[in-house]
Amino acid sequence: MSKERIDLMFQTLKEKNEKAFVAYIMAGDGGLLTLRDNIQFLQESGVSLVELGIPFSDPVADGPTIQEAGLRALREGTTLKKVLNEIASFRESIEIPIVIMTYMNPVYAYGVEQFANDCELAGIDGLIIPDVPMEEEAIIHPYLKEKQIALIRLVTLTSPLERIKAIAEGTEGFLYAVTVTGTTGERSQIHENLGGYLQKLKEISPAPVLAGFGISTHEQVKGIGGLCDGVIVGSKIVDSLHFGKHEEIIKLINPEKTLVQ
Ligand SMILES: O=P(O)(O)OC[C@@H](O)[C@@H](O)c1c[nH]c2ccccc12
Repeated sequence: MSKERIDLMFQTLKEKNEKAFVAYIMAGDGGLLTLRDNIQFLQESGVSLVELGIPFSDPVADGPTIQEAGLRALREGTTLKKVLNEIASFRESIEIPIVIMTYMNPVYAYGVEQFANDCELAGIDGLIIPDVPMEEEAIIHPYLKEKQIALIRLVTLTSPLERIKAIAEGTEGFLYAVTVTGTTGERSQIHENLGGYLQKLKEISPAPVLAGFGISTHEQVKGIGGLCDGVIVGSKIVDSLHFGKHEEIIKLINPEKTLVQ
């Protein structure tokens, strides 16, 4: 399946005239044995794709909530190898695409080729590696391409237009539009020119554009999602799972569902 599973997901959403909702979670937060149930819960709540973070000791782009989740996961003894083995054991029971978000260091330690092989065995559909700029993708892209695993690129508010074009041209699966300057985490205010920025990205990018960073309410999900192809929510999901507030996640995606139940 791989990259194709992501493309199919967007195709299905388009047919239903719906936007994508991507949930980021930290692998191993709460123990790896909770991973399958958490992903199953997210799928049932209407999540279109799961972005699964790999805990790492030096997470430069992560804000406090994700950093703390990473520390909890590391204390549980979570490793990249264990995560991939765990996913392989339940992948068939989950339908939605699973994308891994990791820094490059754990992948180097694993061995790049072995990592690509094991991602394929685990049914991983795409990768986000925030500390590998497009100029350096050759260290991993050929191995992923062979396995049809998408390498999803990020653009930021501060990228110059020419660079945004080059990034968008070569992204696979979707384009991750970072909507704040800074690290991950909840923000009450959204960037003043977000509409213009996302509109520009939509014009430029051949792939769907998803907005992430600082989205934590249903109003933001609707508002920002309406400006592009969907949203990515991390910190709010991570905290809700950690504190057992699953209801909050349902509310974020579909508040009516909470009322009916
Ligand atoms: O937590 P937020 O603000 O909702 O943002 C999503 C983000 O957490 C997730 O996509 C992510 C976690 N760590 C990252 C590092 C780089 C890029 C993206 C990420």
